[in-house]
Amino acid sequence: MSELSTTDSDNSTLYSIYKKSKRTLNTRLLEKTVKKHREYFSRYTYICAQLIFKYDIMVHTIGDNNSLFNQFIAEIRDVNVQNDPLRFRRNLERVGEIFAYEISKTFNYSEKDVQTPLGTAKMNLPEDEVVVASILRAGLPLHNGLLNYFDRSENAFISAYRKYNEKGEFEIKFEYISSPSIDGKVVILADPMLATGSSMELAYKALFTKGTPKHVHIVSVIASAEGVEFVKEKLAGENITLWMGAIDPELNSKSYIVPGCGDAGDLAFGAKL
Ligand SMILES: O=P(O)(O)OC[C@H]1O[C@H](OP(=O)(O)OP(=O)(O)O)[C@H](O)[C@@H]1O
Ligand SMILES: O=c1cc[nH]c(=O)[nH]1
Repeated sequence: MSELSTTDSDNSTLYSIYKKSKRTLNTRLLEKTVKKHREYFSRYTYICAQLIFKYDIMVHTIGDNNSLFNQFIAEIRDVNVQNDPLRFRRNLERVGEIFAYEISKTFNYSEKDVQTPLGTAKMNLPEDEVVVASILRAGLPLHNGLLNYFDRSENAFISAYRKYNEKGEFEIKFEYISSPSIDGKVVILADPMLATGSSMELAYKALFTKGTPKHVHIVSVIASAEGVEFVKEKLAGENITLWMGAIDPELNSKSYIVPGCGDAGDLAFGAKL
């Protein structure tokens, strides 16, 4: 029992590290610091810290707040609108622009002087270097939307797709990654659909062969509750934030999101063999 007891000073030290790490969205710092000072923490406190790493991935669901964003998601879902692939792609792009705007609020800013024809304006401008990364092929219109706003960002592309066998079972095939170094940069990893979460996990791991980012924002337009839990479990302790448009309750027997929107890749670019 004495092993499980914890003192106020243990707790306040852990709490201040936790608060600092949360402020900077730096769960890696939290993990490293607590591991380094492990002997100063009681076993009980250490277990609590591990639980924080596991479950404290922040999830933002943009569609939970009423805005025009929901109109775009509704059109993406709507069978009566989906027969217009140009509108489907454009809606993914528009949604990407809104995600970009929301994510930009988490960046570091510093004051710069901007010369106008009549004087000098002091402006707070973003400092972070950004890499927009997306999973082919359905990720492309979403990627474009993000890039419309993060117009100076570098870009990465990951090829991952479901390969089905005769029984209708599938595995995720990874074929290709094209990426700059992501060291110290803010990575925005986008895919419109987060169904089982397997493609996202694979893409995330592939990206990590290209360096250690400052932070990763995972963006999906429609996710399943199961996919979100899968990613939180598999990427527990990683320095990431999830940005979802909507989180749907179910996956069907083919691992499609229900109600979802159907096959996003096919709706944007046509059926594939
Ligand atoms: O969460 P998961 O279960 O891994 O499923 C999601 C993946 O499925 C879709 O791609 P798909 O394999 O259909 O390829 P496509 O974009 O080329 O059509 C989607 O764009 C995701 O990449
Ligand atoms: O619902 C789903 C699941 C995977 N891929 C899609 O395009 N839609």
